[in-house]
Amino acid sequence: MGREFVDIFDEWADSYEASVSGEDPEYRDVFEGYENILDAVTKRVSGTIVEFGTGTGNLTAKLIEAGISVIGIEPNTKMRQATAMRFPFMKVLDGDLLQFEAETESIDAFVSTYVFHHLTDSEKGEALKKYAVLLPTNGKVVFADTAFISEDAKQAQIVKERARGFHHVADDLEREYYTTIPILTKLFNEAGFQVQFTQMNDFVWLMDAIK
Ligand SMILES: C[S@@+](CC[C@H](N)C(=O)[O-])C[C@H]1O[C@@H](n2cnc3c(N)ncnc32)[C@H](O)[C@@H]1O
Repeated sequence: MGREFVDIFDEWADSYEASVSGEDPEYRDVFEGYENILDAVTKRVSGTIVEFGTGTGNLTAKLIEAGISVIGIEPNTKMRQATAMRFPFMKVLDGDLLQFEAETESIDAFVSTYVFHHLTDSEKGEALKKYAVLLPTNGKVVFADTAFISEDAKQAQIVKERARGFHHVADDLEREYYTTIPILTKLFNEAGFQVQFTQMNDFVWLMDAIK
């Protein structure tokens, strides 16, 4: 469940750093302000945190630098190895947004960047309810990911990407489970979180939720 896009990252692992640094024109707008997005997540959490979808470890690096204790959960073997090689002292475990064993008694926050869209909306709700059970009062979920203010806005973005020949991005938007701010608000609230959204670029929104 929620692992249907994991294999895509076997191919993307080797060129992922080029994508996030803007070398791939198709993904330049998606990763616009990438460092700023990672910093925004980092400054909103403290203590012991679980990071989902560590990828090559770029958010992980910021969190560790900030003195945060990080447990990584990453379902793709190549990505998991990339993070583990970069931070040999850190726990990087096989698991995903829904199925994971963090191997710790207390978790202060769950974080991720560019990951939550791998779950359907129904799975997103299920995951948030699971996090609420594992977090103390005032525990946090801080995610950054592509989302849209409405379904119309999402469809308009797909049309725009096709018009400029960016078919990989358009296919990605159609294939994976990019959702809307009203749906995310409902899912966070139903799981017992108060949530605030901040738009970070044309695609990415910061979701800052507290139990
Ligand atoms: C676009 S990359 C983001 C990597 C990193 N967080 C960043 O911001 O650069 C998405 C990552 O999520 C992982 N992933 C895919 N499906 C997942 C799932 N269901 N649960 C957790 N991680 C998942 C992928 O293997 C990949 O490493």
